[in-house]
Amino acid sequence: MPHSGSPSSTAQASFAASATPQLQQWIDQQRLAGVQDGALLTAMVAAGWNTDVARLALLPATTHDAAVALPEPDLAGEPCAIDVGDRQVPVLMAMTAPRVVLFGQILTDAECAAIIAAARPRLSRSLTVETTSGGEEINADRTSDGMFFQRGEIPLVQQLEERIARLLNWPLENGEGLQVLRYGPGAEYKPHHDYFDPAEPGTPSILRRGGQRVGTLLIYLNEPERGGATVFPEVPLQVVPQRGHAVFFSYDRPHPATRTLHGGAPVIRGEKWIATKWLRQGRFD
Ligand SMILES: O=C(O)CCC(=O)C(=O)O
Ligand SMILES: [Fe+2]
Repeated sequence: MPHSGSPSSTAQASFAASATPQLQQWIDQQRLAGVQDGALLTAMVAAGWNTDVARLALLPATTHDAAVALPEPDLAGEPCAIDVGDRQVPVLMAMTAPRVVLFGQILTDAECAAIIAAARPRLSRSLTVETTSGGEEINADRTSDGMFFQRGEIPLVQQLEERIARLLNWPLENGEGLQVLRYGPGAEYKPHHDYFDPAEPGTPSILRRGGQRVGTLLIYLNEPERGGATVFPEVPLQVVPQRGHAVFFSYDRPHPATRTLHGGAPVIRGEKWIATKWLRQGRFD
């Protein structure tokens, strides 16, 4: 069994960073010898490979050939906060598989209120990108109201986008327009992935503009009284909304093995407002 370094400690969510060509070769040999994937997975985990890395190594080669660059905060040296130019954003929690990082105030209370005020008059029932055609549709799984700002549409949005670009080391031009959502009591966003499903016929046309989504930053603009957490049911992890805080997650391939399934739990009392920045592989023009 090929083995390099200590995979379980060094494994990032990124397969490219952790699996080796030797591992891939070994898998190919075992398969040729008739060993089933279930047995391969068990053997890799027993040999010390991180389970997620092992699962990803078993995917078809075309899904993980190229090393995918990802948005990622610079946490080298274990900083308590990250300098984003005009403020310091506290780092509150980080995990590697899935890659999830929780940040403290990226926006002040006043900035959150200003974004809500600018978005409120433009809200309408949320649409999701309809992957069968590439158009947009009303989705029963998503009962919030929403709107999009154009990139840089107002100075505060521009400022936020510059902070996000510095925080996540990702070009501002690769970000979609900021989306603002309001959930009233009972409203939710059922668990889903943010990448576009390669199996859907509408996906190629969506990908022509900027490529795949590779990361998401959800910013909480207020606190509901009860409910409304962002949940990652496979981890499992529950992120409680706190005004100005933000949760980041990335996915190096459009595949459930990234374990980035997530949703907005129903709001029980009060309202929940969030701003979402989706990050694409390339320029989103
Ligand atoms: O409301 C939430 O916490 C989740 C929102 C979400 O998943 C999204 O906007 O893609
Ligand atoms: Fe999402």
